[in-house]
Amino acid sequence: MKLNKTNHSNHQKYPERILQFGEGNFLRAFVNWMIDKMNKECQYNSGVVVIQPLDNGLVHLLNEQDGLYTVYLNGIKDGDVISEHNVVDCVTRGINTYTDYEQYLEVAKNPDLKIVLSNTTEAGIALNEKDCLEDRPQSSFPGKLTAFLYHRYKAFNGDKSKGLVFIPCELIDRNGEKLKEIILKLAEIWSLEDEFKVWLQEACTFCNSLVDRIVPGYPRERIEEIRIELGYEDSLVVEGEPFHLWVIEGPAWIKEEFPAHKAGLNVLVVDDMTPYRTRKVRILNGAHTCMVPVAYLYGIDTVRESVENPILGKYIRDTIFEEIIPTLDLPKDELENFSNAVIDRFKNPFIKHQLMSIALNSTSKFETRVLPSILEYQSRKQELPKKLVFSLSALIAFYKGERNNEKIQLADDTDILNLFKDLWKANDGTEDYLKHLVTEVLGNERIWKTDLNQVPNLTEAVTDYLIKIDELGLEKALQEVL
Ligand SMILES: NC(=O)c1ccc[n+]([C@@H]2O[C@H](COP(=O)([O-])OP(=O)(O)OC[C@H]3O[C@@H](n4cnc5c(N)ncnc54)[C@H](O)[C@@H]3O)[C@@H](O)[C@H]2O)c1
Ligand SMILES: O=P(O)(O)OC[C@@H](O)[C@@H](O)[C@H](O)[C@H](O)CO
Repeated sequence: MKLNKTNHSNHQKYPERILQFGEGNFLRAFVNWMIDKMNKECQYNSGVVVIQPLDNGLVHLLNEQDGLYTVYLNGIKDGDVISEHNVVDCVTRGINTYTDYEQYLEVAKNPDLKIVLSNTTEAGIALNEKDCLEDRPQSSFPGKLTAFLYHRYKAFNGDKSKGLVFIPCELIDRNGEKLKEIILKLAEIWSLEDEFKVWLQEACTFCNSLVDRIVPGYPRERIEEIRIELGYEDSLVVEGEPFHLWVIEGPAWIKEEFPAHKAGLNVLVVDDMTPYRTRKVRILNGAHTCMVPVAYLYGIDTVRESVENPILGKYIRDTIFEEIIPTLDLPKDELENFSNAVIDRFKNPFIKHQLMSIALNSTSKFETRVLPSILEYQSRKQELPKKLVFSLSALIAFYKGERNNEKIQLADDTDILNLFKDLWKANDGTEDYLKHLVTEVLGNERIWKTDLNQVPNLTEAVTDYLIKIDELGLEKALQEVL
């Protein structure tokens, strides 16, 4: 039996008040899970129209299931083991703009619409100057959204009460401001009237936001067991941890528009989200990103096995406590509490978080999530943080693309993959060559936005560790750092 509204008895129909770009695992297990809870526990009474931002996607599966799907939350909460699941029913329908563009524009005329959510990965909030108003659809997410907003503006003759609130979830800094900037830029490129720009500025509210929940996604390995437990088939089951935090930087009235606190959700509306973002990106995402090459080359595949391994666990813990925390400005006990909680979350016995899924685009993640800690540590202490530097050497070794004579499925920008491929291909096994390789990588300003060879002693330190990793293997090389 397939999950759909015919066989799901409690299915509700909510008015469409929310437009959502993205149908991915994260949004389904985080924001849609929250809206579902708000509908059921505090009469939020809001449905979500999901827009598929890319040509390929999952909205056909969402529609086949009448927008229904199951969220599993597995982990430890306040010391107790929890494993709960529920059917989320806030999604009213999914629209593929590549096949149903007119239907998409029709949504713009809905007077009830109030909030726009998105998660289109770090790649999604980007300007594509080739997008045009007449395209069906525009290729970029901001392009599609600008066309939508212009139709709304026109449909309501510039009525300011029909403005929208934007809360993007993409993990880029100041996501709402970036989105607004691109929309305004497109309005200019498309020569749209000044009154529309005024409407965007005055009737619409763009919030920045920071999301936090580990969502490994579809539980491929357990799906048969889950199907039997549920008694129905669901192609969109999504698994996440119980922990959730959403920090929204915006005016206090957002709490009335999106009253998540009434459902007991951990959603904070704040004036400045910077400290939360820095803490999360540097500690949680930073630890993920720097553990990937080290633990994977060590021979381990998942986050939990990495933190529970005595050597790697110590490496990860020491990296966070000795090298990341000292670069942050929040009170030490707050940072330590957060870090301990993160380590517990990494140990979640129910979640198999593959290192290789985190490894996607590791170079750009290293630049945004780990490099700032290295540079800040160097600037504060006039010495290099050894374990973070070791991770950089391991990253370079990881991009050789081999583990125990097996190919690593690297996933990154093609230019970056080619850079490493060419550099490793020319390796003649000498220490001089490895120094040259490191110098080339650290000097690549496309990756690092700066020449890292200028950081005192960094080239030498990265080379020394890389030579050790190359000669002794990662396991032995790591023991030397510890
Ligand atoms: N999975 C997690 O634990 C987690 C936690 C917090 C934040 N995130 C963030 O969420 C993002 C998505 O994660 P997910 O697990 O939902 O992935 P997913 O692959 O399930 O979904 C990705 C979504 O992004 C869209 N997308 C991808 N590239 C795009 C582009 N260039 N333009 C427009 N849309 C694009 C896809 O259409 C899809 O809707 C990640 O990049 C990450 O930054 C993930
Ligand atoms: O989702 P990514 O690929 O940008 O990063 C991988 C993980 O670090 C990330 O998904 C975390 O699990 C998440 O940010 C926790 O909130």
